[in-house]
Amino acid sequence: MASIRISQMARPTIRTAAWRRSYRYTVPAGGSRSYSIPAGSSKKVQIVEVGPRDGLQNEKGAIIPVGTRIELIDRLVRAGMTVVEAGSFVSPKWVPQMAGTAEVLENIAWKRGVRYPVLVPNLRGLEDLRELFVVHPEEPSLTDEVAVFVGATDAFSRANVNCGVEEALARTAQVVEGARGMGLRVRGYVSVVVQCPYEGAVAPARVREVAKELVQMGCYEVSLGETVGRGRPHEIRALIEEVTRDVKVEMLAGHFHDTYGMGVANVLEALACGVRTVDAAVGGLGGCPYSPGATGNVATEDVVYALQGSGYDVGVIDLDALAEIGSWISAQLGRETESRVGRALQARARRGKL
Ligand SMILES: CC(C)(COP(=O)([O-])OP(=O)([O-])OC[C@H]1O[C@@H](n2cnc3c(N)ncnc32)[C@H](O)[C@@H]1OP(=O)([O-])[O-])[C@@H](O)C(=O)NCCC(=O)NCCSC(=O)C[C@@](C)(O)CC(=O)[O-]
Repeated sequence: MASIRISQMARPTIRTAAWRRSYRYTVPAGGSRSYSIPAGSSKKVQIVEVGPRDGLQNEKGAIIPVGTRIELIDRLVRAGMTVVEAGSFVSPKWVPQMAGTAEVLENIAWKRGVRYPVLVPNLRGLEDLRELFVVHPEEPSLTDEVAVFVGATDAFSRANVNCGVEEALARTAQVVEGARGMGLRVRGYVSVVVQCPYEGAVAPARVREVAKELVQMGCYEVSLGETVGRGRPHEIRALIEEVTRDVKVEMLAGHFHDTYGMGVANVLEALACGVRTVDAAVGGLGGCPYSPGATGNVATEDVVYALQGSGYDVGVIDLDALAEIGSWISAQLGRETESRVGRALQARARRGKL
């Protein structure tokens, strides 16, 4: 059995040929591990801000008023976020936190160049979105993108959308077709890609099959949702290696929850595997209503802090503004921000330190 001793002078380990082909770390002999971005690989990283949707949908403490959700989105855009998931067209009986998403889209300070995807689970949700375009024919800018989602296990899928994976895929295919027919781009999520709260460990091959189906339906990207937040970097690598047998790495995104504190490590591992889009939520908002115990998404502040100055390019993002937004929205929920970086920056700001 392989054993790992953690010391300051880590030795290089022998890897398989597959690992060597795809590796992104360099471990200098007798030195410490460092990251490098391989020559020719894109340095641009797209962060998809999911706080206003995935974050707030699971906040049980308070249902955030529509006006505050609009302010949250506008502030995130002013801080430099260029993709902000704005809400979802789901049943308000199932997810009351997302009621009023149409009003959110109608009232955000829409900015050219920013994308505001909305989650749509079924044709009923898509009809609601279509209706909004009919009411606002002059506003093609409401949104140009929807997100669809399918769990990798039957039990999670039933808890989330009231049907098993096969039926969820069939329903989703209808949504994708309808949305593309409306001229919208479609992003797919696969949930519970490492662990399922009901079925336990999830086989990467199962995730690959669902991801492949989403791509075949017409999704331009598939976000791998580590819904439970128990996954570790080596599991993320194994997952990506498996999924990329069928789906190009350029079409994948990483979506990590921070339940076990692995969020940033998993982001770095996904980037090291060649993924260039990651989801995050300001203040570490959220979780998943159908994943008991799962805490929030990896905090946007933590991801931005980890990547700024690293050689990766996350665009122009005002980290102090993000920290403020994370504290502000958390206060609306009656608690402190979950972002470690956010708390540290806010503490420094209070002490007047640069
Ligand atoms: C999918 C349904 C709607 C099916 O729910 P259902 O009960 O099977 O559907 P139904 O067709 O029988 O309809 C039941 C009632 O809901 C209404 N309804 C039906 N659809 C809609 C709609 N779109 N909008 C508004 N209302 C709707 C429908 O009109 C009816 O109303 P009633 O006749 O009882 O008054 C339901 O299960 C649902 O909304 N579930 C919520 C799913 C959800 O939002 N989950 C969280 C998102 S996934 C996630 O967060 C994970 C992810 C993506 O972030 C990544 C990760 O894994 O970390």
